[in-house]
Amino acid sequence: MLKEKQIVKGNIQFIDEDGNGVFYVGKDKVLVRHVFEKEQVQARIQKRIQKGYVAELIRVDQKHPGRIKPACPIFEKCGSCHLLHMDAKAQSDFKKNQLIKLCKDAKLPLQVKDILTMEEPYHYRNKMIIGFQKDRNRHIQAGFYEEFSHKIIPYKRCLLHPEICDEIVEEIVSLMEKLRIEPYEEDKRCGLLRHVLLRYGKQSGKIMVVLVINQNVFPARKNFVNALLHKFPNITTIVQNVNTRKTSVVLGDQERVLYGKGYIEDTLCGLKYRISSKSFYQINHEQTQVLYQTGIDMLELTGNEKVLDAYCGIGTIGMSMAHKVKQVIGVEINKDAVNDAIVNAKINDVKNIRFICDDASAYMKKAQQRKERFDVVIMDPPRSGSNEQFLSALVNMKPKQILYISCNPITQVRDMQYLKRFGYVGDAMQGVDMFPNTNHVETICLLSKKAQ
Ligand SMILES: C[S@@+](CC[C@H](N)C(=O)[O-])C[C@H]1O[C@@H](n2cnc3c(N)ncnc32)[C@H](O)[C@@H]1O
Repeated sequence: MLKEKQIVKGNIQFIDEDGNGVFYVGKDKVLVRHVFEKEQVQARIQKRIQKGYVAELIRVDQKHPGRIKPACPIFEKCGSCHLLHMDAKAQSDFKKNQLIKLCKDAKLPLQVKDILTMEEPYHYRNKMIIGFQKDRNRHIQAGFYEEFSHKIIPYKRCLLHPEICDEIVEEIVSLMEKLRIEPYEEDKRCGLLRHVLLRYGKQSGKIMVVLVINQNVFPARKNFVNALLHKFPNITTIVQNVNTRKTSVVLGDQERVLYGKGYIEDTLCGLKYRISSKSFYQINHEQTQVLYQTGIDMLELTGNEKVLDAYCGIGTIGMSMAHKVKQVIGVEINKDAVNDAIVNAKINDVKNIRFICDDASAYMKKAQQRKERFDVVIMDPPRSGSNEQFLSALVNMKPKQILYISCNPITQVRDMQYLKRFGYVGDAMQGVDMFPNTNHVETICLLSKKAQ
């Protein structure tokens, strides 16, 4: 058994699915961040979690050639970036190798292609969630949650955020001090401002600010909103969201628009989109265009296809390919996203697309019962992946092509193993780096039914 603060040494055996380097001290498993496979390291034990001992890296004795000095002062503490210690090549090799291992372990004979990377892999996030706390001197700080804890790590500028968004956060902190707006304290369940969510329209430059508060009434509302708008004319809407629950979920159900339309607009792949606070929108604008184009290029389309866009969000994938097919039906569980999608089709005058608000699995079951057929099914589920109800209806529907897009290759591979049992296989897996400097990667696979 290892003790807190004990210094341990080891050779990193592998990097796990959460980006932790793993080594063993006897039978004890030690997890350490910001390392490469095969590096010789020294680390200080911090705490025990279910998977093993979490340790802080204190020294690397044998460095990997791709190791660089992280360009962020809070990299060691903040949980957002995992790979700032790797140069660009090392990052893309790391992500590709993780995918190769995953496919091999799952016995999926897919050729893993080189990751499609970003030239300028910084300031790409278009959605940010910030928490607040008071420091020892009772000054308010904005920050991110530390990994494996509920502690906030203060920050000033983040390499992944658009600069203007961090300037807005800085101004929010100074307004909180000035107007005596207390940050929410999770353990005591008191204070007013829980989080601020910012959405940034990369192409439009428009910004949405969502103030998540812990009660129905926002006392200094008018002064707060006016001061923020005065300083940042790019803010086109401000929304008050009420979340009084004891939960780590950021947004509550109730919303009130304090300024503007309650949504922002942006342009993606040449089409205009309206995006509400609760709707999903891919966080990396530039790479989303790469992802969608890659998907469209993988499909063999004749113009006569009936396409299902399952887990469609605000309709962006289906809309991007609607002009190449006969008809698209989008299915999405979030009603705000579906409302956005319906408006988005109208704004862009896309007439051959329809959206249905339903659980994708329930929709598939009903579609199967009425013997509805689709030539192409695009599926882009959340990180948890799809489920057996969806997948079994899918194989019974016998689409010619399934385009599976995922932000979590682990669940994607699991689902593709299921589909393989029913003859649906692919040739290649394409990774698109939607999340540079983190250990996440988006993947895309085209599956079709093998003649049996
Ligand atoms: C990864 S996002 C993909 C959205 C969209 N395809 C895009 O590229 O922007 C997954 C979407 O699935 C939706 N979703 C989650 N669970 C669902 C379910 N059971 N049925 C239908 N949609 C679901 C989420 O609300 C979210 O919009």
